[in-house]
Amino acid sequence: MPKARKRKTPIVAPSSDAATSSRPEVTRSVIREFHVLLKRQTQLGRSGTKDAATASELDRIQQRIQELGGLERYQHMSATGQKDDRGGGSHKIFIGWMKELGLHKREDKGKLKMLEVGALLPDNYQSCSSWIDCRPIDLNSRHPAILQQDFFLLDPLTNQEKWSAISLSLVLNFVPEPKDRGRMLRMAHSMMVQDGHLFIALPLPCVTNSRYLTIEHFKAIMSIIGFKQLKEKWREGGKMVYYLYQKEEPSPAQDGTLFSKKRELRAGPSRNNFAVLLADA
Ligand SMILES: C[S@@+](CC[C@H](N)C(=O)[O-])C[C@H]1O[C@@H](n2cnc3c(N)ncnc32)[C@H](O)[C@@H]1O
Repeated sequence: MPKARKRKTPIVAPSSDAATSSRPEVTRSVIREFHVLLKRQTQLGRSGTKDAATASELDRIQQRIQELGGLERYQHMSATGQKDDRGGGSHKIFIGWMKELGLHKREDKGKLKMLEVGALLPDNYQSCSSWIDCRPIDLNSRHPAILQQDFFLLDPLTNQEKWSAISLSLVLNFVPEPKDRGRMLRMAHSMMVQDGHLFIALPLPCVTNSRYLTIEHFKAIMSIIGFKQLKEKWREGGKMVYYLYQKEEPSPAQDGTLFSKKRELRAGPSRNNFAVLLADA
């Protein structure tokens, strides 16, 4: 007899309030529950198991996603509920940093080609259209000007060294598997021009309260991939962390297993499990 799986306790109780409230704490709970559901859905899909128990768990997950309002509702909550220190307006930080670097004054080089991954709105960079040529994409486009496109399915050849800037704002934490997060960062690296800029926004606890990731460890991962950290913005007790990286040559890992397998870097009961892993070289 296969052992019965212990069901995870839902992060929020299934109530209509969860799907409709715009209170920040409810928004955060629902977004967290979406992450748990999508991660489990990916794990089950990848396992290739087709037995009745798996099928029924997948059905339950799908049903719960629908109860919460579907992926569209999740995106809407992200777009409307996450402001200022909760993400959402993070493009303003990226714009400010690019201006500090003088990227808005590169007359000789033409407009800066930017790929905005996970775009909820089509016009985040509209105010900079004189110097940024932005291509917004999303898994689930909410506007005709946003290309419905999975980043992982972008053609590696036609995108190789194509983009001067890539934005991954609250996207890495949306990707369910740690190895896929590492793969996303490596893909971004190969798609960027030499010296190109990568912007990353993450919920702060991903790096300050994870069992498997610290600020230093993330910096080391980025350096192995070939990204030099230029800027970092977060504050004690804040909700978000923002990073700006520049593409450079990858630095060789001293010990690849330090980055390809989960290792506990912080102990304690109230940690989260956010991790970024690199595939074995
Ligand atoms: C939390 S929202 C972030 C939205 C916005 N960038 C922000 O900072 O508020 C994450 C978005 O990333 C998108 N996304 C996740 N994985 C993706 C992928 N592989 N390709 C394209 N979009 C992706 C999701 O569809 C979702 O709309």
